[in-house]
Amino acid sequence: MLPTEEGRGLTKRVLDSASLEVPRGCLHMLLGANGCGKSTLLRVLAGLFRPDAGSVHVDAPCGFVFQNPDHQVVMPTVAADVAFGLGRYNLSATAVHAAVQHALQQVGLSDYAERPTSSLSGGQKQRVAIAGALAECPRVLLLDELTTFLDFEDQENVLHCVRSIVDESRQAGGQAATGSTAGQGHQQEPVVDQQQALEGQQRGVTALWVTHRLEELEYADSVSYMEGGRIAFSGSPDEMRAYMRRLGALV
Ligand SMILES: Nc1ncnc2c1ncn2[C@@H]1O[C@H](COP(=O)(O)OP(=O)(O)OP(=O)(O)O)[C@@H](O)[C@H]1O
Repeated sequence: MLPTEEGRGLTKRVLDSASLEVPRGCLHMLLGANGCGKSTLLRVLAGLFRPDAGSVHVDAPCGFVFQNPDHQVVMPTVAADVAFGLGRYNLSATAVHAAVQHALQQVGLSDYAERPTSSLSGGQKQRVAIAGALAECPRVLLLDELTTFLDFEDQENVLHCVRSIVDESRQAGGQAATGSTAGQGHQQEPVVDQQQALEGQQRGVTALWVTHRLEELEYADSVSYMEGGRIAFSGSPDEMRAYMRRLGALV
């Protein structure tokens, strides 16, 4: 992939032959130093940036959660915020309510539906943002440094929450779903339907978690290391720790 970004008349190559394959139904972490292109790669996968060469195959729909929850959680109450993205589908109020409740249950915030979003901690807001993505029954969650602004307890809660989402969707039949054909390009067909929302079904979810914190690896199934716009290494968490030690990191 060779996406470029334009600003003030300049064109810059951010990704260079970045090749990443993520197994369906797993929590894959993407590590790398500041500025190596992690967020840009996520945006390419989400269809927010178009690469000028290469191809992208992502199961649809995919949900994106940003680093700063204050940029994503904007509605006055938790339930209204989680329901926000569902406004583009033709769902009954009953179906929206069921989808919101199910998403809140997945992130451990079932009792928070009527809470003002302004009263939440950073980690709770981040989980509301994840619930908003989950309400649309994504196949892929693209998660961009969600723990950056959180204290240690909230970091653990958010990591645990994402780990549980992947595990539970796998147990709920996600393995079978992962065998289906990958979506081509960025076709984001609206797949939320009333029946699915009412039944609270969640198909297999693949999570791609961007971080630069090595300690978060313990939550990962697999991991890649990015350097200078390309994927330099992919493997298991243990293989990644060994790779990082060879690079001189204290892990
Ligand atoms: N909108 C933009 N316009 C111009 N350059 C950009 C833009 N967004 C990112 N860049 C540049 O692209 C490069 C990669 O940025 P990116 O945010 O993808 O890196 P990153 O690995 O996610 O870094 P970090 O860990 O600091 O978030 C950086 O040099 C950055 O300055």
